[in-house]
Amino acid sequence: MTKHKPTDADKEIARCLRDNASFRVVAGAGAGKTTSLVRALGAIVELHGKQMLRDGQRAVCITYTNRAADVIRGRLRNNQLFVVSTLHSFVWGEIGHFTESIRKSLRESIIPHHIRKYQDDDNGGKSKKAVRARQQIDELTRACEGLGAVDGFRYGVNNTFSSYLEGEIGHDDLILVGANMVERCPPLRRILSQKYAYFLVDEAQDTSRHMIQAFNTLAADPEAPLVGYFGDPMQQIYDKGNSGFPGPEGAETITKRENYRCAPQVVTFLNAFRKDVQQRAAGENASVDGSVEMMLVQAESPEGGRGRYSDKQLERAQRRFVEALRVWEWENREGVKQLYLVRRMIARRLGFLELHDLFTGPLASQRAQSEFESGSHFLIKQFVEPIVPLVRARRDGDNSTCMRILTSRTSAFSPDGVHSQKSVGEVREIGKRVVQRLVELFENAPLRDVLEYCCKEGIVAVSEKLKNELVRPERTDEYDEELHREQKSEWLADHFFRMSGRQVEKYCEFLAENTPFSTQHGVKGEEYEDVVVVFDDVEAGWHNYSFAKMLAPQTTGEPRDEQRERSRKLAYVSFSRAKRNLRIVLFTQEPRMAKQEIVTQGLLSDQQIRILDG
Ligand SMILES: Nc1ncnc2c1ncn2[C@@H]1O[C@H](COP(=O)(O)OP(=O)(O)OP(=O)(O)O)[C@@H](O)[C@H]1O
Repeated sequence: MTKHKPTDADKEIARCLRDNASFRVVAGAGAGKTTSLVRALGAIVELHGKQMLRDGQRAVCITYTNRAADVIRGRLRNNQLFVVSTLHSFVWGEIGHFTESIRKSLRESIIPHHIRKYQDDDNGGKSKKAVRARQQIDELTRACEGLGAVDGFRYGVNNTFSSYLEGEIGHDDLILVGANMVERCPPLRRILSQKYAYFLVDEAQDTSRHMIQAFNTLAADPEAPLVGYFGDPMQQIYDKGNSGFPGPEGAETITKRENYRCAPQVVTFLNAFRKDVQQRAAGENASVDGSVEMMLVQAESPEGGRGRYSDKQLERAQRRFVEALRVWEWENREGVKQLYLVRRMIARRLGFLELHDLFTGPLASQRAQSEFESGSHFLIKQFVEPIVPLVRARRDGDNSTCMRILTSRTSAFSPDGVHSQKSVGEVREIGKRVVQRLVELFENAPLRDVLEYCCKEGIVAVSEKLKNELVRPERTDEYDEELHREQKSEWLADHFFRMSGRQVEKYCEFLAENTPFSTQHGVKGEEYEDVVVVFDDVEAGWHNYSFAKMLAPQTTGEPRDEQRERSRKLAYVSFSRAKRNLRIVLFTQEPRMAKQEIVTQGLLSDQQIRILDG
């Protein structure tokens, strides 16, 4: 199940499992928490597997992402004793069919809770915030009153926000409803306790505090399941988490001091950055020769208004970054992962800034933005699959992949599609011709023409929504927030239809993780040989964070407390992804003073820091 020898922590976990005691494993980055979790699941089978089979019980393993769930399922060889799932899928699987309880929870707890929050924002005045709060309160009150007419509820997998009257529950509400039902419904707790003997939760520091509380309530009942949390308070990078993740009463805390991921040079830096946990390089990584270096780049004073860089300055900052890579001789190095705070920085570098700005700007609702981020927006999803993969396969001259995509992902070429009565040779010829024309349009025509062609040839399944946008007359009047708020999606669609394929192609590459770029939040739980972490507070423009202030407060100014905490945690997560070599690029207005301050703090030595002057 895992190839590694059990550590002291693994033995303590096995003891807890034998003694039926809940526990929390707390350890720094690369300590092998996920590995210990997989080993704990193995110990559960060994110790209690037979009894669980007899009692029809299973063990639940909650992961933070679908990808992590896949990795763990693979390592467990899909053993049926385990349910490995993200929190959202698990919760929906358990509560989704209790329509009346969901309705009650929404009506009595969740929606009133949201209303109270907006009431705090409403000071009765005319500020944007107060006006918006009142609109939201009205909307939520209407939703609460109309809930009785909703037939059933579904989970909007790709939506952060709920549409109550359409029966759709978004991500955030799903967890609130689930936790609320566990807390308030003893019968649900009894059902869960009968079905599941163990709940192991990975990345517990970023698991909703409401859900951790609910698991603890569950574990306090008689005949309760055992809970085990695995996490690191310093790696809590989402505000909804619970950095301390307290266990149920009497839970044991198990700590790990090893770091099995990073080269000793990286571990030394992590220990200097974070004093509460002192790790040692403990596995094969202990003999790896790695390095940590920082480049302090002279930043320009922003000239773009509202504290932002102008376009010219952005170009220059990008060139400076490339110079920094050149100094390290990393310019053409393969496989380096570059980590940025915000997607916009990546969109600019990859070439889909216009698309990014459209879907995060005034024409996009919050829902449109979150669907854009997941690739599920109705305007974009057909590009993610199948259009861009088809275009790329054709360009690579890979006809068999083209045919595979056509036959498996499009209606026209499916076994019961319009070409089903034709011979294999004929279908292949049609496929070739259609994809060739698609590539020509994709490269030269606006996206509207590409979509219309794909609809005509049956390459994409046309939703009513998409059809409506394509057939209505184009909006020619200028968008006015006051007049057109309700129809703003039409301006969004028209702008999108005028764009070029290149924007969408780059976006799809990023979504498919086929680029060296990632957001710093996006690399949680991952590891890479060589990592460059890029900090430019001005370009990022996200005031929740200030890395220059966090790293050199005397030079740059003291950050606000939450700014310091958020920046520290995200920086720690980013730094600790590097297995061998870590490079940090920090844009600062005072590189010399910052260097002095960083060296004085003992974070890095004089030799590890270079300055790139303007
Ligand atoms: N006991 C061990 N011996 C050797 N290597 C190990 C051991 N445990 C884990 N590893 C390796 O160390 C690396 C980090 O492990 P893992 O991802 O489980 O750590 P983690 O604590 O979950 O990290 P993080 O919190 O930083 O995401 C992986 O490459 C894993 O294969």
